[in-house]
Amino acid sequence: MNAIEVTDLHKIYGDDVHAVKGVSFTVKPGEIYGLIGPNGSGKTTTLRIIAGIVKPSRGTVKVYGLDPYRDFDKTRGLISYLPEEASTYPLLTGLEHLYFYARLYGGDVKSIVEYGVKITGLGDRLNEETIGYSHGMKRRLLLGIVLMRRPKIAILDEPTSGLDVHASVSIRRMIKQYVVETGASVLLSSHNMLEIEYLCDRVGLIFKGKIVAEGEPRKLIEEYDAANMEDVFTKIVREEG
Ligand SMILES: Nc1ncnc2c1ncn2[C@@H]1O[C@H](COP(=O)(O)OP(=O)(O)OP(=O)(O)O)[C@@H](O)[C@H]1O
Repeated sequence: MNAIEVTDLHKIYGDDVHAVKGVSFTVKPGEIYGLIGPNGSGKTTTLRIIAGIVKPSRGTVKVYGLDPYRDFDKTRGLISYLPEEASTYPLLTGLEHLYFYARLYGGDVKSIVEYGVKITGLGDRLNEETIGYSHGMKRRLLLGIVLMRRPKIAILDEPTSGLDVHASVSIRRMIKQYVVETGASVLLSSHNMLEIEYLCDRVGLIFKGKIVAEGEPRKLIEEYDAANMEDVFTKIVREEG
């Protein structure tokens, strides 16, 4: 069974903002799938619908066979979602964050936190209030919070947005490590084509609410006779106008 199956998905905000116009794709268990596309092309809307927090206007989404919006209570244990704008509580330490969320998740709090400590890789810095964290450290903590409950599907909206090279590399390592250790699926959006090439098994390029190209990064580079994914992106967006 596919981890995620999206078929002819549409989202219209209000009367006339047609943000998603017939998107279809699948994500297999253990796969890292990337959504790329220009600003405002519908990536976040698609991710939010799959996370079950936005109602689609038309079309279907199945997460291990369940509808994430209608069966939210059943799917919320399967999916963790990291919004691009997620933030930390400045006066709580990193470790306090891990405990706070682990208690919300329920289950074996100690082992959830232990995994959180391991996957964030923040070591002793976890004992400091997050007000003193760099943007990269905050992002590692937030990603750790999302992954420590070991979701079968992690949905990550621009996980390295605004991070420097070093911080981006550590976030990518965390994502790869998580998938290798758990066999979970990751669906992410990104504007960083290097990241897409490094991380994603497959990628869908979404443009004006539609997927206009899809495939393995290496194959897309070949198909479009391009130097890299940035070149593929530019060529497709130019073609599509
Ligand atoms: N809650 C909302 N109400 C009305 N319009 C919205 C809402 N959310 C998104 N939109 C509009 O839907 C379109 C798609 O937005 P979305 O955020 O999904 O794109 P995106 O590809 O994630 O963009 P970015 O790369 O800038 O994050 C845009 O025109 C946006 O202004």
